[in-house]
Amino acid sequence: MPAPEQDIFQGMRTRCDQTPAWRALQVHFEQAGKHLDVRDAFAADPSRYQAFSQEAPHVFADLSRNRIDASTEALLFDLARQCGLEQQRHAMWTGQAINTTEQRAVLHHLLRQPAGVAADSNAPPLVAQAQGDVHTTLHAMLAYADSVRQDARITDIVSIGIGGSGLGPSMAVTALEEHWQSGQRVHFVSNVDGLELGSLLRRLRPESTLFLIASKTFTTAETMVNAHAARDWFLAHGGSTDTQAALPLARHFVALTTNVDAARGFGITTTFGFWDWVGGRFSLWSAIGLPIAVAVGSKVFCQLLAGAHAMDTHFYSAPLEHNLPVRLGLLDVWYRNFHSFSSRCIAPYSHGLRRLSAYLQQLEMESNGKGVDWRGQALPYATAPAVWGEPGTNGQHAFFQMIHQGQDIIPVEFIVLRQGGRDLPEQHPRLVANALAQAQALMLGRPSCCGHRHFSGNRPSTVLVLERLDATSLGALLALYEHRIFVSGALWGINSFDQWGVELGKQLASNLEPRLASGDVQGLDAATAGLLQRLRAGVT
Ligand SMILES: O=P(O)(O)OC[C@H]1O[C@H](O)[C@H](O)[C@@H](O)[C@@H]1O
Repeated sequence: MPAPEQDIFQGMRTRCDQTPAWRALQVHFEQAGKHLDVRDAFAADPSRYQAFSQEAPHVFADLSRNRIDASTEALLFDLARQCGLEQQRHAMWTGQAINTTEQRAVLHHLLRQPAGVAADSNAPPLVAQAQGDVHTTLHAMLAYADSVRQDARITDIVSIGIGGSGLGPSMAVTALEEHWQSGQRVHFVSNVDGLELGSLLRRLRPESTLFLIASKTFTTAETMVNAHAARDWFLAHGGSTDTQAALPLARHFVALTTNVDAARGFGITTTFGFWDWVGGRFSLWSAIGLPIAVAVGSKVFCQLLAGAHAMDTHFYSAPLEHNLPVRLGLLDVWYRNFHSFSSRCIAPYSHGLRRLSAYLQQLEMESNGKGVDWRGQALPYATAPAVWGEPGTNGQHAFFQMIHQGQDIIPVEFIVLRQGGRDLPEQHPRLVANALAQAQALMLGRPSCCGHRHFSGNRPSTVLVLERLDATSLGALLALYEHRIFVSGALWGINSFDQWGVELGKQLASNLEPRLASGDVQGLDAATAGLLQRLRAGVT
């Protein structure tokens, strides 16, 4: 941790609970905010829909069904300014080491910045260097992706990676299915459960398979176990570590990593690198996105980057009052810290976005699920909500019962496409009607009925509209979420870019694995010892 005198946020960052706006919001909540009924607000203000709509590049948002009014938002903008949101955003943009616990800059927006943009005059030299490196690597990676797509010998691409090295690429490849044209199959393997890789390998042939080992650190246990299992399988089925052999490992294994030496030690000679200023959960735009580029081709991958860049520009330049990531991030703070809503449901009315919730869970909960501020001081308020969801309409037939009539208020985020996909387009209006109906039912309710048929209404939701599910819109949507999370994290005064909370479990797992073989329970707590003895039967 940096010593206080090295605090790079000195004078630029104030924790939300130490601002006058926070106290004003507490008063506003008690006097008005907690009583706000969205139905009454619509009745009182015919222009509410327009006032709480926001256009952003490739994404339109309707915020009007949320429990906010103009005075709530005005106080939230005050809060953002008093917390130093604009200064913190500038610090990120110009490459200051805002990830203070790891002493790293946070520059994933550079991954989608077009070539030729001059670095900010205040930026450290790292930024200009990074801009050049990004484009060199991007060109190499895209050329390689297109060559794989044209290689008729390769039928299957297996990307092995977990967390940020798996969730983003698999979500994006799923979303962009309409762009798969090469006829090749792209598979993702994350889990150390041998069922995932084992069942896949049974269907593959080594001579027609390309393995992409995706790991920022190239040390993550699950990925390394799976990578070694894939390597063993390859070598046992005619592959060789000899680069001159008929089936060389070096041609069938590629690494996507910042740790080139470790990849070389594994026997990999083709590596696409990235940098420590790209956090794992923000890395799908980097070499970690190679499986996306292989699946959809370089042109479509560049559209994904362009969509994200458009949202970056909006986030960085639009006034706070008209800035969609800012308005959403502030709403998140309002709901979490004043209304005490503890979760948010993501409901994409799009089969293509069926992996979005899983991706957003890491993005938001790993970024903002923190209990201390940037100086390591315990926080007296809640941070990230639980983020969860399923595509509509499936969720309606599962958990929407609770969202309509349960005791907890769960804000819902509907994501709706104006144009459907190419398959069975006549079904699209039914999908859209369902999304609109759910948002309408949540707000209006059916208060006149009693008992089991009573719906209280005034249940909040946001509707995000994309023109269609293409790479540009997807890129913009994902960048919107990245920046919105930055906004709430900036106000909460946390480091949204580290993840110390995942370390303890990793350490304990490596201590327990040999004990499963030896049966040694010495020093273990009684519950772990008991379970270890019970579970050993399955592994010995
Ligand atoms: O890319 P890797 O180094 O293999 O890391 C994969 C993942 O594992 C870690 O435990 C972190 O919690 C994630 O943020 C990261 O994305």
